[in-house]
Amino acid sequence: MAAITVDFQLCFIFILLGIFSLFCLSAFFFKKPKDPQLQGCGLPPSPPSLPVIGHLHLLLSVPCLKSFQKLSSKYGPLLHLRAFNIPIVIVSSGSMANEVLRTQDLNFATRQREVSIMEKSLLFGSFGFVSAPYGDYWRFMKKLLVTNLFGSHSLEQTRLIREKELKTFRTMLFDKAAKKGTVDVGKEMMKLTNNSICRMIMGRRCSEENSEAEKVEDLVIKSFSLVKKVLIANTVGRLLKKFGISLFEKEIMEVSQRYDELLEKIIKEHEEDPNKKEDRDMMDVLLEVCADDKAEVKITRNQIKALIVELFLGGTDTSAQTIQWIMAELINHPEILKILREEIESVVGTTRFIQETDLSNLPYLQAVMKEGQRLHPHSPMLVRNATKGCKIGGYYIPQNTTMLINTYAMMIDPDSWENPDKFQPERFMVSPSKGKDDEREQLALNFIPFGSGRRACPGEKLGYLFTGVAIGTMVQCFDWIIDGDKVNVEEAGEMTLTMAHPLKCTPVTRVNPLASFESEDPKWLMEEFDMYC
Ligand code: HEM
Repeated sequence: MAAITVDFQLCFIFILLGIFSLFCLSAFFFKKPKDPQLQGCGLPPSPPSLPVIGHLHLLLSVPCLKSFQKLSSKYGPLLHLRAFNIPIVIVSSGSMANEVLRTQDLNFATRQREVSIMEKSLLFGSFGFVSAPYGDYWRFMKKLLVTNLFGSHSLEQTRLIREKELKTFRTMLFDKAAKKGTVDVGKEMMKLTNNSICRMIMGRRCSEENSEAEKVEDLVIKSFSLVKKVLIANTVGRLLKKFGISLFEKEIMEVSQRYDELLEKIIKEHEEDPNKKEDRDMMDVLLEVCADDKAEVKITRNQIKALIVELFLGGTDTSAQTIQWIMAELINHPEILKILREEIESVVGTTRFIQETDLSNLPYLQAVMKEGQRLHPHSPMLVRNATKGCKIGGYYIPQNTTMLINTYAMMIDPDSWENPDKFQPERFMVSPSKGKDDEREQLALNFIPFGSGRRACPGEKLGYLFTGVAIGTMVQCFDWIIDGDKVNVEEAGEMTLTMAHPLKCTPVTRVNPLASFESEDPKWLMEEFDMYC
């Protein structure tokens, strides 16, 4: 009986392979470009492929970043792969990425080749802003986001929210230090960024009683673990669906459902008790547009929910992981930690805590943040789609090619960076006005941890604020003790780069600007200070 089952399975697989072969035959003869300027250009170099599946095995390989980097060093900065009959190009040099993201930005301003396969999902589905094609909806939402959340004016208006959350974080660290407790840096950073973003966009913290913070954190982590699966599902899923195979749909819809329940509750609370005009938050603005029949672009409740999910994803794990990597490097490089601490002490002193407004006066801290992101970019692979067939680096890129821009490879490319594997913040101490032209150009070309072009990260400034004050606080106020001599900086993850061994360390208080006031303990002074901190 068992043997018969196996035979049926084999038959089924052979039939499937046969049908796929037909697709692949057509793939062999890619449609020739009609544009005379593109005729005569060949496709970028390609490694040997397997029958039927093409290079799918390479795309599924773990860790794919390293294997792409190896292939690119052999075949060049543009690498042509195919998954069944779907063309994919891996870009791994600054100059090629510049052509895609800047020179031909408009042609590559959409991420997905077609509407997401998980149409109804709030996560990576068709309601999203991140997955939206470049067009009226995306432009309208981007304007809304810049005006109400990411612009300098909005960031100034929400500064107190972030300062309060930073204070909670600092208090937790002093408390841990007093009790000689260990801090799970990534986890605490998720709490800090999560609560700050929740309050910035919805005017509320994630409540601790209902363990909402944990729910959101858990969802964010689960969502990032699905990124590669979604990319594969969106690239080849439609083809497989024709044969009744749905890739990862159940997993993704389950997470979407959990987000939906959480957000529906929050939206209802906003609808029942909207904020006054002067206290409006991002959620109030979105609900107002949703209810406005005359709005320039009509947005739906699901689009609001999907955007909030994307802001949780875009803003929490990105900053939390970045901070964790930078702290790990600083602990492993005490000489750099010392220089940074001296800079903070000379600018901020020891009688007050570092705050956001100090960051522009701390060039070495900025260089440390950049160097951390160069070595450990949170999103090492940017995704774009060729809306039209075009020419890049002298090669033909067919319409609807999925472009994967390997920023990880670019930012450790030995042709562009001296000692690329070393943590050396000094390389970023080139003043934009004084540095040599070619040095500045090289940095701009090869350093893109926030992406580039129209679809670059709109939260870059906010990300720098989160990262800067968190690192600044940990360096200004504490020494850090780890188990062993060095932090293990082994990498894990693929579409997002995480620490294989999350950073756990024990703070030892070295400076507490509040301590001198606390010893005098005049109540009025403490209240004053509390307001200020
Ligand atoms: C250190 C922190 C951060 C890093 C490293 C980071 C990185 C990135 C990267 C690499 C992209 C893709 C860009 C591209 O395709 O060219 C991106 C897009 C995006 N990020 Fe960030 N980000 C950070 C912080 C934030 C924050 C704080 C938010 C919001 C709360 C945010 C929201 C977004 C959104 C909405 C997009 C999609 C933009 C679009 O499709 O037009 N990010 N981010």
